[in-house]
Formats: sequence, structure tokens, C-alpha cells
Amino acid sequence: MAQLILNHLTKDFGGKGADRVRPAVSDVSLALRKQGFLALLGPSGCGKTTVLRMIAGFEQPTDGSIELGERRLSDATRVLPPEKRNMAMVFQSYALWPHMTVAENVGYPLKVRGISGEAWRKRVGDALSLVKLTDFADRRPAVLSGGQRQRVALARCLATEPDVVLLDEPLANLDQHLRKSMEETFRAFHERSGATMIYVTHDQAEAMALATDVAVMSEGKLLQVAPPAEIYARPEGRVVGGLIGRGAIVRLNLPEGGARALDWPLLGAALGEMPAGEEHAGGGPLSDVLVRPEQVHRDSEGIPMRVLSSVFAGERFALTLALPDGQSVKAYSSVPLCEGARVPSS
Ligand SMILES: Nc1ncnc2c1ncn2[C@@H]1O[C@H](COP(=O)(O)OP(=O)(O)OP(=O)(O)O)[C@@H](O)[C@H]1O
Repeated sequence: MAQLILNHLTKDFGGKGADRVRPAVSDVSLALRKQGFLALLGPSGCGKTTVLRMIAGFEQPTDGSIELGERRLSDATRVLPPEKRNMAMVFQSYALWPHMTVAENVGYPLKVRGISGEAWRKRVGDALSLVKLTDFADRRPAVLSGGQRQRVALARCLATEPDVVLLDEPLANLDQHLRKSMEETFRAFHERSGATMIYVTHDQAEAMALATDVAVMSEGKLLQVAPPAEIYARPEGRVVGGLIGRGAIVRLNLPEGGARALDWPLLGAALGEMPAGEEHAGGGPLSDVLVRPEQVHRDSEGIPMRVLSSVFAGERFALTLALPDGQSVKAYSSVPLCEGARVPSS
């Protein structure tokens, strides 16, 4: 299986005068893991879909190139058309043909490639079996649920045995329960197909659960690419730290050049030296510190905080707590706390 490489990829839609905007995608370089599952994460408008559309061949880069193994797929001077790339794209709108049955939808791309008869039946049957829709082969899309339609779209993609599968927010139209069960289908699909998958999503929990690698974009730029556990443990910068997990970023006065992971004496001193309303003592630049809710523990020796909110979140309560200087952090509690209460209680 060939490796997909994005090389200084840039897309500038241009525009003149007041309509002039920054490039939608700026100098993105990325060597995808062979047969990996890359989640492309980032705020709305950061350029995720434009990257996907360039990989698929629907948009031409303004600069840079896309390679699949030894083959150059696109650059500023040429574009290999989408149908010659052996890639498949799954959209949130499913894009099924209403007049065809489920089996005909799944088998249509095979028919276009001249595959018919027993070979056609076997590939369509295998694909439907993987997404657990064998019994729905003769129905039309109109009588299926949203999740079933999305599984038909996946089966159609699987049947073509693509090298690369591009998924643009494929679960966006499904409810929470269905999203969870579809994650299993995606995992099985990935294992079975052996394809390299690129998955655009707003949902960081979904990205972390499915991907072998997570890429975070902001304002057209690629900020960080790393496996889920790595990006969770060591996010680079405010944007990635704010997007991954449910942590809060506080600004603290820390000695320069220290370790990235802070131990309690250092953190406690930095938090404790910022009483309400006072300027911080050192006068130097403040550091951004990401505090994860699971790292906040109640201790009588700790920093006094005030409960801003305590919200029931199913298996526990999600707290927002104010530090002495007014900045806030998130924490969890097994019991509800009263708004305005002081913790630890004196
Ligand atoms: N065909 C186009 N012509 C002009 N500008 C475009 C075009 N397509 C996208 N853009 C602009 O490029 C930027 C990136 O858009 P893109 O759709 O790639 O973002 P996104 O991260 O996928 O957003 P979302 O998560 O909301 O779908 C946006 O500012 C968008 O307005």
C-alpha cells in the first residue's frame, strides 16, 4: 500500500479588495501513516474540508503537491481526476441514489468498472455483510434510518477496495447513541479494508476513539500531528490544548526553562502567589498551563477555590472552580457542590 504525502500543500481561493481572505490551507506538510486512520480536527473554517477535497482531486492546490507513493496526484500545474485515484469519499449527506436498491447502490461503482455476475454479487454481499445490512439488500434508501444509510455509503466505499477513504463528518447527522455504534463499524471497516483513512470531524472524543493519529488545524495551518495518547499528554500551544480534552488553560508566573510537566510544589507556588486582584510578582511573561479536570484533587493543603458551577454529567458532577485570582479550572466530583462554596472547606 502506497504512502500518501502532502507536501507544502496550499490553497488560496483569492478574492479581491474587501473579499480578500487568508489562504484556506497554508503550507500543510504531512506524511500519513500507511494504512493509518488520521483524524483531521479543528474549528469551523480552519481548512479541513479543503484539504480533503484536494486529496480527492476536487480542488487543485495553488502551491505544493500531493503524492501517493511514487505517483504525483496534484500540484499547481496538474490534477489527476478523482476517478483515477482509487479513493472513495463518504459525505455526511450519504449521497445514495434513491431509485436504486441498497445492493444496487453498493454495487454501482463496480458496474462502472465493468465488474458483473458472480464477482459483482460476491463483492456486494461481502460489503453488506460487514456493515450488517445483508437483510436490507433489496430495500430502497428511503425506508432506511440515518445510521443504516450511512452504512450503505460505507459498504459502497468498501466494495471498490480503495487505497484511501476520505470521510467528511460522516456521523454529523446521527444521534449520540448511533454515533457510538457507528464508531465500531468504522473500526471494523478500517481493519477489513486496509485502506488509509482520513476522517474530518469537529468531535475530539470521536477523533481520539477512532484514530491512529490526530492532526489539528487552525486558520489553514497544521499545528500538530501525533497519536491520540501523545497529543492528549503533550499538546503544543493554546489552540491544541484547548481543543483536546476538557482542560482549562490558566496563565501563571513560572520560572523560565523548567520542565513541561509541572509537579505540585512548583504549580502550588505559582497558583498560591496570585491572590485576588493583585498583579503577579515577577513582572515577566506569563506561561500558559493546561490543567486537566482529572488532575484536580481536593486536599486540605491545597489552593482555596470557589465553586462557580456544579453540573450533573451522568456518572459524576462537572465543576467549574475559580482560583484566587479569578481564573477558572474544571474538575470532577462524585457529589454535587453548592455554587459559591469554598473548597477545600475550612
Ligand atoms: N470554493 C470556495 N471558494 C472560496 N472560499 C472557500 C471555498 N471553499 C472554502 N472556502 C473558504 O476556505 C476556508 C476553509 O473552509 P473549509 O470548508 O475547508 O473549512 P472546514 O474546516 O472544513 O470548516 P467546517 O468545519 O465548518 O466544515 C473558509 O474560510 C471558507 O470560507
